[in-house]
Amino acid sequence: MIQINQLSKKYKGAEVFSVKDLDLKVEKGEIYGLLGPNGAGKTTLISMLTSLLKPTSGTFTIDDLNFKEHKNELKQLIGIVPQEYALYPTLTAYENLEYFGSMYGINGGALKKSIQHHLEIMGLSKFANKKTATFSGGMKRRVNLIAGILHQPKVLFLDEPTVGVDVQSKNVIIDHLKYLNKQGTTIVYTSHHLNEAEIFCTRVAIIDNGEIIVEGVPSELINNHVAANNLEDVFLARTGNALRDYA
Ligand SMILES: Nc1ncnc2c1ncn2[C@@H]1O[C@H](COP(=O)(O)OP(=O)(O)OP(=O)(O)O)[C@@H](O)[C@H]1O
Repeated sequence: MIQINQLSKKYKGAEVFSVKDLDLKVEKGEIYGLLGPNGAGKTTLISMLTSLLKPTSGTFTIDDLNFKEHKNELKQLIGIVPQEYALYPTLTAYENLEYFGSMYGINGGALKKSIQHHLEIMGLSKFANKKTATFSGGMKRRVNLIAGILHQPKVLFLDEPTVGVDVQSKNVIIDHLKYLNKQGTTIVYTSHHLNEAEIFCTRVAIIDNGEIIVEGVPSELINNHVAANNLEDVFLARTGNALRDYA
């Protein structure tokens, strides 16, 4: 479904590559986790795959469509759930979703139905007509997610969709992603929640300094690593204990 070849990104003025010669293949129907310490390059990678950022070099295809030649088709094919809230605080949840739906080309009855369906599943129906400025972090994350899936994308990219939310919201979000995956959506997501990724993902890549350092099925990575009881043990063994502060 996704084929990445030698993808690199060096930001203007930067001395090092944020993503370096990265090769990766994600199969149709997978839930693929991009894991790594702060500054590893996860957001940079997702931003390139969603055409928000231009690669310095390398190529990728999604559903056999090349990112350069089929930019517009790709926009329809994918859904994006960014790390920062994309919502307009002075608009209601419903108005926000109407706006995002129309950007993806859905309108009228189909849009209304899709918005109501997702608000219901995400437990937000009764807040549909409230301004999102008044929402809790967990509620904003849920609306943010709906904004990226109204058009039923074949591939969904999410950048830390469960960051800063309570356990209840996290469970609703993860359950909904599992449901979408069962309906046929391939999912690529970044997370710092290794316990979550261990259970949720079909495969994960641990990225550090812009490169994949280990990749595979979570249970196999754990079994293959001496003294690792869980994915966090594998993660720390491969990325070390040093802090990754940057500014
Ligand atoms: N717009 C930018 N200009 C210059 N450098 C940037 C820019 N955005 C990110 N970087 C650098 O690229 C590297 C990778 O950053 P990126 O945000 O992709 O990492 P990340 O894995 O998503 O981190 P986090 O877990 O903190 O979100 C970092 O060194 C960061 O400082």
